[in-house]
Amino acid sequence: MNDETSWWLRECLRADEDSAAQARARQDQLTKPPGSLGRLEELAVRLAGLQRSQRPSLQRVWISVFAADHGVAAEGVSAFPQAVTGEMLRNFAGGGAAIAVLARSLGASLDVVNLGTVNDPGPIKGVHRAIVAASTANFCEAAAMTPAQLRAALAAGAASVRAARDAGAQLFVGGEMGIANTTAAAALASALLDCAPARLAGAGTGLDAAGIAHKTAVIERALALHADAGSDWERLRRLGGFEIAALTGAYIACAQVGVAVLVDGFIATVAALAAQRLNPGCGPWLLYAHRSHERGHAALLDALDAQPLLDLGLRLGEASGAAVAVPLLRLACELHAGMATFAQAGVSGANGSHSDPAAARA
Ligand SMILES: O=C(O)c1ccc[n+]([C@@H]2O[C@H](COP(=O)([O-])O)[C@@H](O)[C@H]2O)c1
Ligand SMILES: Cc1cc2nc[nH]c2cc1C
Repeated sequence: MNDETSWWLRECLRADEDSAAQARARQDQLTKPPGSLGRLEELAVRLAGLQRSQRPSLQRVWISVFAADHGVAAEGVSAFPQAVTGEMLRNFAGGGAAIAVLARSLGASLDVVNLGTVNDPGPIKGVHRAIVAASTANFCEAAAMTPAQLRAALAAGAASVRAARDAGAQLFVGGEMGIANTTAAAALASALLDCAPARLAGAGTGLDAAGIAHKTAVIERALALHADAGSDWERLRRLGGFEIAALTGAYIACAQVGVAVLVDGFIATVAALAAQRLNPGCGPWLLYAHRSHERGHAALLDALDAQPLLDLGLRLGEASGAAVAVPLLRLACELHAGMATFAQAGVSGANGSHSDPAAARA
């Protein structure tokens, strides 16, 4: 691999410590007992550092949903047929999918990317085609992706981030759609964390206990086949999927160009883990939106030392959990920017000190 093809190894930007320190100081001057807005304060301070601004803002939110099919679907690991991945593309573009409703409500840009679906709907207005192949290979029999396919999928994620940045996005939200991708995500996370698949394999779209046991056995077979994978890049190539790799590439690219990220559910979090393994500098750019109902997500978040914002029992994917958390982040920014300081409002501080509002305005 030369420098051009391994762009994902390039250095990530760092949060701006001055902006974060100034935001912290401002929080402590706002008319509330210091710390009383809890994690909303921390979020505003963190976003200040990431946006290099004392007054972070989330008016311009960009959502990319990456869709792709998985060869391992042939093992009967999902409650739904593979055709749904392609069918949902039309629903994303047509405005009827959950993420389409949420994006409209948030006033967010929605970028839908078809990376390869067996039931390919062809060109659809509002769906960007970045076809890698109709599907990954069944990783119980072979590597899911060729090296060129993995590079193409990573690059597709980075291309969405370039479009987001060019549109002035202040937050990147990544989502995925792919029947059987909880099997790929659980297999990849098991390999990356050296963790038993039984801890990470869950119901996905709705398997029963017998279905989950079968899915676990399928992952165990795949892990045995790919036990000789010698690097995390190789684990991603052999066990991942096009949409998982696109999210991985997108998260790294966000950290390289300086756009904060809100990570969605189980599959997106596995992509975030892969991104940090490929380029550890991207970690500080990733905020975690919610704890999915999918078994294994809690363990994964613990392994990443991530504290998600919400726990609503969601397990849809599509970036829906992250979209639901955006208003919370917006409120954190609005409180930070809009509240009066003790001096401005003439309210006494903690030690009884009283400020003159006229002097504060001067
Ligand atoms: O985001 C999550 O936590 C999540 C948990 C369970 C299922 N999903 C979605 O369901 C699909 C994968 O489920 P499955 O059962 O086909 O592996 C895929 O399109 C995901 O977006 C998503
Ligand atoms: C209908 C449907 C919608 C989805 N959105 C994300 N994953 C999904 C899986 C199914 C089955």
